[in-house]
Amino acid sequence: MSDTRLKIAVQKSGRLLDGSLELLKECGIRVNNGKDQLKASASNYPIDILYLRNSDIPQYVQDGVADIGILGQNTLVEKQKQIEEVLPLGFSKCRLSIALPKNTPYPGPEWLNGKRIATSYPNSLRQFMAKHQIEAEIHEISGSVEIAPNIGLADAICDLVSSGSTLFKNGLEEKEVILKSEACIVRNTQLSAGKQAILDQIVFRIQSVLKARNNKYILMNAPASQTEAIINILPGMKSPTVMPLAASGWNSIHTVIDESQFWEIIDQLKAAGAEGILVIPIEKMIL
Ligand SMILES: Nc1ncnc2c1ncn2[C@@H]1O[C@H](COP(=O)(O)OP(=O)(O)OP(=O)(O)O)[C@@H](O)[C@H]1O
Ligand SMILES: O=P(O)(O)OC[C@H]1O[C@H](OP(=O)(O)OP(=O)(O)O)[C@H](O)[C@@H]1O
Ligand SMILES: [Mg+2]
Repeated sequence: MSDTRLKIAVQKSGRLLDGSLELLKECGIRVNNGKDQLKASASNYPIDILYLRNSDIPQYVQDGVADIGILGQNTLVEKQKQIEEVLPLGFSKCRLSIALPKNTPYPGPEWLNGKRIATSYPNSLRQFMAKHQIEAEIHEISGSVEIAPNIGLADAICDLVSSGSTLFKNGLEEKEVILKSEACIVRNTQLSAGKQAILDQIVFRIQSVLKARNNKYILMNAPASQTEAIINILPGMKSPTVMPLAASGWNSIHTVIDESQFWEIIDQLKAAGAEGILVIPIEKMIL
């Protein structure tokens, strides 16, 4: 058996760590995680985990120190390294936006001409400015960007926004979304065939986990006379399963649907006579 191991870079601490470890766990990858250990090995899978600063991951993956990494798409855009996105992961969703002090009249991006903009994302901001032919002064700071306008350091900011509460607390309003981001897997562009094969297996597992997260197994009881009407309401994967109950004239109907669809059809199901509706999480989904 080959002794090839895939090195995966994960954020050491911060916004991406929990989601990254949770995903590996749900993929059945057991990590022996000594606290403060910067490298760990999976006990049941040929991968090693390197715990790094998020902002360093693109460089390490480009250089092959790590083979793949989990980082925000915003960091991928900002760092401009020769690495490839393999798969979006659906967590740590946020956007990179321009915000100004509340109630500032804002006709459009041209307002930014000649202004000072504070940001930790100078390259992404420069791309936006070039696209809109804006000349502005960029003040690069590494954190607490939202405070810059209040202390007279800048007229506007360009920073990550999720709930918007940091902007709100600092009296700022979002005006332009430069890019949308979520966590993703990136890879070195020259993986060996052995490492690529391990990555392909991981990607397959992750896709099964992500698909399962968005879907629910639902089951309900209904009078036999209503079964067809209920089947017509259900969007389901394929044809639902229908089983007779011990009580005559009743069926149990089972199917898998997208969670968001469930809320859209629940009233129709009840109106059509469905009772005892159960919604059950799915752990893995292989299609
Ligand atoms: N408020 C937020 N909501 C959702 N995702 C976010 C939020 N802030 C940041 N992120 C995402 O998480 C990533 C890591 O952010 P975090 O603040 O933990 O680390 P960092 O300060 O960028 O990096 P480092 O690990 O180098 O210190 C960001 O690049 C972004 O993709
Ligand atoms: O819209 P919100 O939900 O309020 O999130 C946005 C804030 O989250 C991030 O900072 P973080 O908390 O990661 O702090 P940091 O500056 O130390 O990275 C980002 O830089 C914003 O400040
Ligand atoms: Mg942050």
